[in-house]
Amino acid sequence: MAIPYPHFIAADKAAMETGLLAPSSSSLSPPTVVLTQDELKKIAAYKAVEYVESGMVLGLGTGSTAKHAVDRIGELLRQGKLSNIVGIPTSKMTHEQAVSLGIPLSDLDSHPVVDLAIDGADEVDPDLNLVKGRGGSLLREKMVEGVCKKFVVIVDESKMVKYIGGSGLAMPVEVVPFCWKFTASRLQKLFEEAGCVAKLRTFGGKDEPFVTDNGNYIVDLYFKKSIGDLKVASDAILQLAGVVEHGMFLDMATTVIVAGKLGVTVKHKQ
Ligand SMILES: O=C(CO)[C@H](O)[C@H](O)COP(=O)(O)O
Repeated sequence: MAIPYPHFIAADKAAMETGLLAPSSSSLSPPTVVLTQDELKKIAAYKAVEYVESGMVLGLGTGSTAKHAVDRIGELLRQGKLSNIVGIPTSKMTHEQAVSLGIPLSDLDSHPVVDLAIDGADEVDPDLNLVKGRGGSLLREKMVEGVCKKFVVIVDESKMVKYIGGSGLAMPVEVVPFCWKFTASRLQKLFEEAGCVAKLRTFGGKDEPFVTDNGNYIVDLYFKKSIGDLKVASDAILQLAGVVEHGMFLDMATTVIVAGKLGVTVKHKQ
């Protein structure tokens, strides 16, 4: 869906570097442009890559927004503007993308200290808590992004919510396949008061379960109301045997870059 972007100032460096806007000769006549959601994602991603320095160990996120950041890192490496980067991909898909771009890769076993991770999110609340994992990579993302020194989240403004679960869309939970229906019903029961509905994620609209890179299933939780204290909710989910990890990323983001109608906003964790 195209998003009107009439007030964008052409001098914005990030927008120009993405190639989406040309520099304007006059600040009195900013261009009237319509940027798609994907173009907004690209602007946020390019802005985030400005935090990358040569020699860093980088967590490489997963999804359509993170893909732009990985592309950009590959481009800067190719141009010799970055060097000695080591990437730790958060999914098989990102691994393949990074290999195709010639980004040197490693893992947490060899590089347990991660300088910076850049990734998208499905929801961002006013305290910069996140929902992640609608792309199915939440476990590896949480492992990598949970140990990085700086975690930069990149989103278009549609991802901003008043409270976690507030989009009415899925809050993913990775579960082991063994007796997943039992685990799903326990998850649903846990959030009965919030009107929770738990659904197994299927693959390509068929009845086949979606299988994560770790061989697990995803149960998506849909809420009608706020689930209350997020830390309490997180602990309760993780206490259920059969649950591997959930998609709430609490107190992890250090910076969130939001590309929206009025330009790019950079929010830092207080
Ligand atoms: O958490 C994720 C994958 O597990 C993604 O970062 C999240 O789903 C956002 O995806 P996109 O950038 O495609 O909107």
